[in-house]
Amino acid sequence: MMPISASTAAKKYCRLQALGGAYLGLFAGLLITFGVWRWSEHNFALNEQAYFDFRVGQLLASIDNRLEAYRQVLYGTRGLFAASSVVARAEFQEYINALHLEQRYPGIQGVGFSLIVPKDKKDVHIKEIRRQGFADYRIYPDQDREIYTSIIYLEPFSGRNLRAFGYDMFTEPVRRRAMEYACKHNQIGMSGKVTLVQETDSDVQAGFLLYLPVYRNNQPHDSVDERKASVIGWVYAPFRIKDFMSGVGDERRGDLNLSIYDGETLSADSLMYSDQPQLTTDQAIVTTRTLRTGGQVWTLVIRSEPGFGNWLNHDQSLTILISGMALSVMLAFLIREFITRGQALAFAAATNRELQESEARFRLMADSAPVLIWMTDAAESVVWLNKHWLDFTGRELSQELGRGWLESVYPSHLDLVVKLLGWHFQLRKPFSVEYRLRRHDGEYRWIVNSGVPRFDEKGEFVGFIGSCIDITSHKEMEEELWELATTDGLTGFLNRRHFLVRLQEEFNRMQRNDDLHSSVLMLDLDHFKRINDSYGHATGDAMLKHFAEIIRGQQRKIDVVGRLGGEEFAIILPDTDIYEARVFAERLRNVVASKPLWQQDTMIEITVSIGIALLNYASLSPDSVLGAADRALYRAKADGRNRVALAGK
Ligand SMILES: Nc1nc2c(ncn2[C@@H]2O[C@H](COP(=O)(O)OP(=O)(O)OP(=O)(O)O)[C@@H](O)[C@H]2O)c(=O)[nH]1
Repeated sequence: MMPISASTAAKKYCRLQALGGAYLGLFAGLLITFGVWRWSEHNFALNEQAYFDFRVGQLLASIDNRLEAYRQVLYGTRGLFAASSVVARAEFQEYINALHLEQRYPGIQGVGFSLIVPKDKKDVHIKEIRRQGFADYRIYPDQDREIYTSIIYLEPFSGRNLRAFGYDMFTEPVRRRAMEYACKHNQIGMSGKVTLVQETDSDVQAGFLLYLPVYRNNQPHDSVDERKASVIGWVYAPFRIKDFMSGVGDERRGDLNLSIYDGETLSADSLMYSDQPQLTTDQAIVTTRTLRTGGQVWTLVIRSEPGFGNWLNHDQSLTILISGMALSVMLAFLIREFITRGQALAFAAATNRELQESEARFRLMADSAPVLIWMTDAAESVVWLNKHWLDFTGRELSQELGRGWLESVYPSHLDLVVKLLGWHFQLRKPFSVEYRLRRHDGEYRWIVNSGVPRFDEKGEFVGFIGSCIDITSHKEMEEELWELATTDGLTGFLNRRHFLVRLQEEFNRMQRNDDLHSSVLMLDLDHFKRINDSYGHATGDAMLKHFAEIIRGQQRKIDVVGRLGGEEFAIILPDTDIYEARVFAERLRNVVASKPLWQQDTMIEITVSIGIALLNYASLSPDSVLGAADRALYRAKADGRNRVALAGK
């Protein structure tokens, strides 16, 4: 148990404990914060990745949808050729115009038709086209070959597209591969990266083309050979890649950075398209996807742009981090406070326990102590008494509390006790008072009551606590000793020494008032020696006792009798003049003479001689008065004994 006055080391230990707890709390809090932050970051990364994947999917679908739309355009255009054996320029133009390419198919450069022109029909063909109003028409590049192809329709037939008029795409391997693929598989063929012939010197872009073969009507084209035999040309659509991508721009939000490579090799040569260069790449999410269509592979490298997924609330992690750290610090403070309070409470509890134990110990001691213990408040009112007190007085606690206990004080002591205690309470100093207190059996016992003031920790007076000890036996012993010291053992009268003390007191009393007077008698048994000699010393003692009894029978209570020695006695008769004293002395003498001592049927007679002197303010000293009485006694003896003589008479 912690001592009430905790040592400095204990306090230091408590402080360290609280501090240790606080740091532990801080560490745990930071650890949890770090864990939650990591979890949040991980979660965010997962969400970000999922969102990225979703956005990439959207982008790919968007590109594919756009391509699909263009594919449908080509299929529709081929349908035009299927409907009529010869499609006139005007017809083609009308059909394409009706598609409203620019509005409905953004990014498409145009839709055209490339006709296969065998070598032997080349000249006829050129003439025919020129006849249609295109005097400069020619098939280029101008080389000699077995088969020519020529773009004879391309709508809108204006601007850049005019440059493609008459171009033999079969001469260019990339385009040719796509055209042959389309024919071979009877489906859309897509070219690799090309530079369109429509390109001018400015804003040169990479391009690609989609082809769909057109077969001669009513000719089978189920097999590759049949298709090769019946193909008359291709409807096709050229695309400038940037324009194409801007066509899918509606769905793009600028959060993804896209690069498109022709084929599966990533190189500057194969790069077809790239968004603006990214500002940062370190934390970007990157994915590489391939898009296969029309026998062609595009490799798409997609990166997240800075700020991608901002709406995912990345701040949440930061918030977790900051609030977690703040909470950890708060937790540390709380723990320190908690421990400190706990220690204070434990300390208080220990103190309280100790106080209770101390109180219990005190009560046990107080109740088992063979003394009467009391306690008052500052208003002199008794608030507590021990068991022994109640056992002693035989009263209930409720009767004794307050000032009830005073009922047991000896009535003639009560006034003094109340005054003395009141005075000591005012002085607030230790005291000790002796008085008599009634015991349960009704006997008043002498007690000594000792009290000490009580002060609280602020030094405020709060009352007294004290104890009473029964000193009756001590008093009795004292009285016995006093009696032994002051009285004659044989007769019970005052001994010579104490008689002289009382004579001195009486003398002093006379000195204070000249109206007062007393008488002093000296008495001596006549021929006492003979009794001793005749009957023995014991009979002599019996005679002395017999004589003492006779005096007791005659004296007043106020009279003071002393045995001065042997058979010699003295009596002070206060406030008695010498004549009144003579009357007393005569009566006493007569009683002595008339009351012999009987010892075993033997009557032993005795007489007494008495000398009387006056004691008043004029007396010189006690000795002089005693001397005068002694001289009067001597005269009585001399005059024949058994008589009374007055001093100076
Ligand atoms: N038994 C007894 N005798 C005592 C005591 N004290 C003194 N005496 C005796 O008392 C006697 C006193 O005798 P005295 O003083 O000579 O005179 P007396 O015989 O009384 O004669 P007078 O006084 O002249 O009448 C002595 O024998 C003492 O021994 C005592 O306490 N007891």
